Amino acid sequence: MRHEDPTSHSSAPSPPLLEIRGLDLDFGTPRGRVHALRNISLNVPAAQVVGIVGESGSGKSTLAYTVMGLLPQNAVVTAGNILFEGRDLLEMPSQTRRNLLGNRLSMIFQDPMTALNPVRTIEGQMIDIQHHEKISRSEKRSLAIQMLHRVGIPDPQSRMGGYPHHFSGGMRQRICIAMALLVKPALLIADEPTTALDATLEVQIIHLLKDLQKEIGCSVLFVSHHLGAVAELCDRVAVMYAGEVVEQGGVRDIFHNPAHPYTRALLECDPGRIRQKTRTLPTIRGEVPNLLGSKEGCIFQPRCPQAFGRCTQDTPIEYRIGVEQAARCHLLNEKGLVSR
Ligand SMILES: Nc1ncnc2c1ncn2[C@@H]1O[C@H](COP(=O)(O)OP(=O)(O)OP(=O)(O)O)[C@@H](O)[C@H]1O
Ligand code: NI
Repeated sequence: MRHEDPTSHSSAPSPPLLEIRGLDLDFGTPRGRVHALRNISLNVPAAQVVGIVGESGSGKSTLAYTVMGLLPQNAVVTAGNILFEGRDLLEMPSQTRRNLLGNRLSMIFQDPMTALNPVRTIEGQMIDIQHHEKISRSEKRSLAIQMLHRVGIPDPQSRMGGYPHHFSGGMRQRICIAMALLVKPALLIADEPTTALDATLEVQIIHLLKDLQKEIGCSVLFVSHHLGAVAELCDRVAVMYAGEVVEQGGVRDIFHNPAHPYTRALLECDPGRIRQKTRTLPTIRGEVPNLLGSKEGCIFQPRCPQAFGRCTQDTPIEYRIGVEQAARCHLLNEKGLVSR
C-alpha cells in the first residue's frame, strides 16, 4: 500500500502563527494623542524568527507589548487585528487572553528582574510557571533542572534554591529564557533581551536562543536595535520608523538589498559595519518626529536624502519588491513596482 504524505495535497500555504493587520495605536497624554503605531501589518510565520529594528522611540516595544496584552492604561488600539493561531487577540475575553500568557505566548525582557520575583527562589518560580501543566511537582522540578542545565546554569540542582540576586546579570537572563521556554510557547517575544549584557554574553545568549528556538520549534519576535544580533538570529526583519513598519522582508534582502532610504541610513550607521568600538547607534541626521497630531506625506520625508515633491503630500503605500520584501516609499512607485 502506498502511504501518502499527509501534507502533499494541501496546496494553500499554512497561515502565519501571528498576523498583525492594519494596527493603529495611540497613547493619550496631557499634550494630546501620541500616534505610536500606524497601520502596522506584519506576519510571524510558524517556527520563524522575526526581528524588529529601528531607532529609539520607533514603537518596537509598544508593538511587542500590544501583542502580549501588557499595555499601559493610556494606550488605545484604534484599528486593526492581531490574529494569533487564527484568533483575534484584541477581540477575545480578557481571561482567555490572560490564559495564553506564560502558555502559548511568553516573553523575555531587557531587564531580567522585570520577570523574576526578587523574594522567591528560582525553584519556586520555575515550578509556578508550569501551572498549566498537569504533572506532579517533582516532575515540574526535574523539568526545571533540565531546562536550567540546557541554558547553561552550572549545577542547577543545588543552585535553584537561590534567589535572583545570587546570580549575575547574564545568568539571570539565562534563567528568564529557561522560564519563558519551559512552557513550550508557540511564540516567544523578546524585547531587547541582550541590550544590558556585554558583547561576549550577547553572542552567547543569541546562540542559545537560536538553538532553543530550533529545538522547541517556536516562533520568536525579537526586538532589538542591534543589527548584528538581528542578522545572526532572524529569518525575517521588520524595520520600524516613527510608529510605522517602513520595510520588511527576508533577513538577507533587508541587509544586502535594502529598498527604503531609512533602512539604508540605519545600515550605514550600524557600528558593526563602520567597525567603531561603540555599541550605541550613531544617529541619522535630523530627529525622530514627534508623534502628536496627524502627519501629511511620508513620515521619513523630513530626514530623507532622496525626498521629492510627492513625499510631502501623500502617505506612501507598501510596495512589493520581491516575493517577501516590501517597503513604504514613493521611490518604488517611480520604479514601476506595484503595491501589495
Ligand atoms: N505610556 C506611554 N505614554 C505616552 N507615550 C508613550 C508611552 N509609552 C511609549 N510612548 C511613546 O511611544 C513611542 C514609541 O515608544 P517605544 O518605547 O515603543 O519605542 P521603542 O522603539 O521600543 O524605543 P527604545 O528602542 O528606546 O526601547 C515613543 O514616542 C514613546 O515616547
Ligand atoms: Ni523599546
